[in-house]
Amino acid sequence: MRILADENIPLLQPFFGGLGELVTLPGRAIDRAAVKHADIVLVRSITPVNADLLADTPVRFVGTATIGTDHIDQAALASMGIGFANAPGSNADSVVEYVISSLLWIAEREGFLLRERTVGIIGVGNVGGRLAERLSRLGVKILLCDPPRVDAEPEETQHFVDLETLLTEADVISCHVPLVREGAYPTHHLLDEKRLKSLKPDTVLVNTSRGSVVDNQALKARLKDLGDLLTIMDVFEREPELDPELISLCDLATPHIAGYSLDGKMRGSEMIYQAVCQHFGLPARQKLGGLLPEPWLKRLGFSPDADPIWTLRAAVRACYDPRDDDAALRLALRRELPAQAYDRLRREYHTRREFTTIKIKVRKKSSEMGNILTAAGFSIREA
Ligand SMILES: NC(=O)c1ccc[n+]([C@@H]2O[C@H](COP(=O)([O-])OP(=O)(O)OC[C@H]3O[C@@H](n4cnc5c(N)ncnc54)[C@H](O)[C@@H]3O)[C@@H](O)[C@H]2O)c1
Ligand SMILES: O=C(O)[C@H](O)[C@H](O)COP(=O)(O)O
Repeated sequence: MRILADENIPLLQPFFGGLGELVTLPGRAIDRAAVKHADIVLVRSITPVNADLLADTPVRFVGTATIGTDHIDQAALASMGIGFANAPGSNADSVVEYVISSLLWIAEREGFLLRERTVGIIGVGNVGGRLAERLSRLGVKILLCDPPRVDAEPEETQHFVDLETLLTEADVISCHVPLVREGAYPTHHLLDEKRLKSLKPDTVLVNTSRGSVVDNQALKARLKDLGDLLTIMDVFEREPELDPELISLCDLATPHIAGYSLDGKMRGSEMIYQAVCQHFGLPARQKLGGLLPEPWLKRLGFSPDADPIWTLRAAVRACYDPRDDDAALRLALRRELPAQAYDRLRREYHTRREFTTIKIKVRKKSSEMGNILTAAGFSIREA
C-alpha cells in the first residue's frame, strides 16, 4: 500500500512503515498531484480534504490525526466509498492542561483564586467534559452548556444551562465546540457581536476550539473600544493568516498548540494507525507504550509546609507554561510574516508532556496539597 502523510504526524515510521511505502509531505503540499499515487492519506487540520482533492484517485482511506474534523468533507468521502477516521479525545488532556495553566496564571495576575469564580464551559464533549471534571475536583464552580447533548441525553444533562444563562453568569467562558456551519446547532460565530458585547467587564474568554467559533472582528472591536475582557486565544479565524493587531490585544495568544502535548500527538498517531489496520483487516501490532520517550521532568517534591495553591501553580508551570508559547508567537510576529510564523512555530514545537508524566512526592496523599495536586491531574507518591 502507498501511504501519503503529513510530515508533522509523529511516529509515522514505527506505526505505518510496516504497512507499505510511506511518503511524507508538508500538510499544505498535499494536493491532487500528490494523492494520485496514494491508497491511504494521513493529514492534520491544515489539509482540506474533499472531492476536489480525492475524486478519481486511488485513495481508499483518509485518517486525520486530530480531534477536529471541520477540514474534512465527510459526506464527500462517504459518497466516494473512502473510509475515514479521526482521533477523538487524543489530545483532549493536552487542551485541558493548556486551559488550566492559562487560567491559573491569569487568576494570579488579576489577584483572584479560580475557586472563587464560576467557569462556563460551552461544549461538554471530550475536552469540555474533562475540563469540567478537573475544575470541579479543584473546587471551581462550573456551568455547562451543550444543547445537542441536552436534546440527546435529557436525563444526564438536567443541570446544564442555556447559552444566554452561561454568558450572563460565568466569570470565565471556555469554548469547546466543533466548528459547524449548518444544521440545528451551528457554532460558526457562536460568540457573535451581540453576545460579545453582552459579556460583563473582566470576563475571561478562552477559545481553544476553532477560531471562527468567536467573531474575531467583533472581539477585536470590543477589546479596542472597551479593553475590559481578558482573553486567552489559541485559535483564530483565517489561520495561518494571524491578525497581529488582535494578538496584541489578547492576554495570552498562541498558534493553535493547545493540543500539542507529545503524548496527545502520539496518541493521535496510534489512533489513526489502529483505524487503518481495522479498515484494511490488518493486525494492529504496534503499540504506543514503548514509543513514548521518558519525560525530561520526571519527579517533583514539595515541603509539607508549602502553600498548596503555590504548589499547584509551581507544578503546573513546571510541566507547561503557556506564556512561553505566547512569547514565542509575539517575537515571531515581529520577525516573520504571520503565516510563516504560525507554520514554523507549530512545525518546531517544543517537547511538552502531560501532567500525569510527572510523579510528585508529598508527605501525605490525603493532605490538602495531595488532594489539590491529584485533582489537577498529577501522579502523587507518598514520600
Ligand atoms: N486548540 C487545539 O489544539 C485543539 C485540540 C483539540 C480539539 N480542539 C477543538 O476543540 C473542540 C472540542 O473538541 P472535543 O474533542 O471536545 O469535541 P467533542 O466532539 O468531543 O465535543 C464537542 C461538544 O460540543 C457540543 N456542541 C456541538 N454544538 C454545540 C453548540 N452549538 N453549543 C454547545 N455545544 C455544542 C457537542 O454536543 C459535544 O458534546 C473542537 O472544535 C476541536 O476541533 C482544538
Ligand atoms: O483538532 C485537533 O486535534 C487540534 O486542533 C489539533 O491539535 C490541531 O493540530 P494540527 O492538526 O493543526 O497540527
